[in-house]
Amino acid sequence: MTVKLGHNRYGKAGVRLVRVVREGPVHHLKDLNVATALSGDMEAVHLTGDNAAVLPTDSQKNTVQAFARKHGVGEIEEFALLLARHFVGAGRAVHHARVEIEEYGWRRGGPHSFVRDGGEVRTCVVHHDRDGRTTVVSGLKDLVLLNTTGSEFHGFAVDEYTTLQPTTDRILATAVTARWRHLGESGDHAASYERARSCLLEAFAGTHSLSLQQTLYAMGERVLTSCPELCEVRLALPNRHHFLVDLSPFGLDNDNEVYHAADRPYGLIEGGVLREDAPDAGFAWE
Ligand SMILES: O=c1[nH]c(=O)c2[nH]c(=O)[nH]c2[nH]1
Repeated sequence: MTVKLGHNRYGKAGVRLVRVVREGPVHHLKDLNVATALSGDMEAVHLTGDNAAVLPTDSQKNTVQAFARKHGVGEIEEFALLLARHFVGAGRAVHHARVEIEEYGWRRGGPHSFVRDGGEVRTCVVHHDRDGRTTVVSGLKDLVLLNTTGSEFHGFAVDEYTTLQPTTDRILATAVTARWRHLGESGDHAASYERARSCLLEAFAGTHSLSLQQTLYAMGERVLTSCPELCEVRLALPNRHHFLVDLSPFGLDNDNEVYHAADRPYGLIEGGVLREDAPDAGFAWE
């Protein structure tokens, strides 16, 4: 029996690219997930291990990042066309390029602050026992926020394993999980939710951050000082790291424009803020 090579393609998937365009204090954001796939004369690599026709998937990823810097990212269809034409034009072995792009929508939350569209979930946990004790905890999760500036991180402890460089300007992004404990059990829960959510957004956008921990505290503090019906806030803030891509090998500078949005590992900053006079939580958080 003889066999032969069937359909094949190869490329880089999950190229998470964030491009920031700065017009003075007003920033614009494009957030993409790009997948490239090339096919063509690829018998040799599969059958003999001859890689001469193979443009590495790493180079494909670099091209996506460099093109974002060089040409900007307008409509995703146009960016995809630009890339696909480049890959097919670049190597004679490549007959076909498939470029798939997902664009994540962000709504403006301030001049340099953005709120990810969709996906946010409102939550609550109520306890009630036969002794008539009741607790109400409301909250939200998957509220994705991002600041394109106004975030620094430096002055941290350094040991023999520390390689992180201090920064005075970085992207700060997180997916907020927040829960807040009510003092009572009744009230206008719709209005309370909207107020607490707005406080989280305003504090995130309005805090010049020296750490995500500081931003966390500011968010909890804002909720408690603006919502007298609440007595305790607990927050979990993953630090969605955005790494500036080094484009110097391609003769391109990168002055805080093109980032790799890493999904793991991520910092996880957790903390609570409570009123000095908060009553005992009992089973509220169980
Ligand atoms: O805001 C931050 N807090 C940290 O504790 C931390 N650790 C780290 O590596 N980066 C950051 N950023």
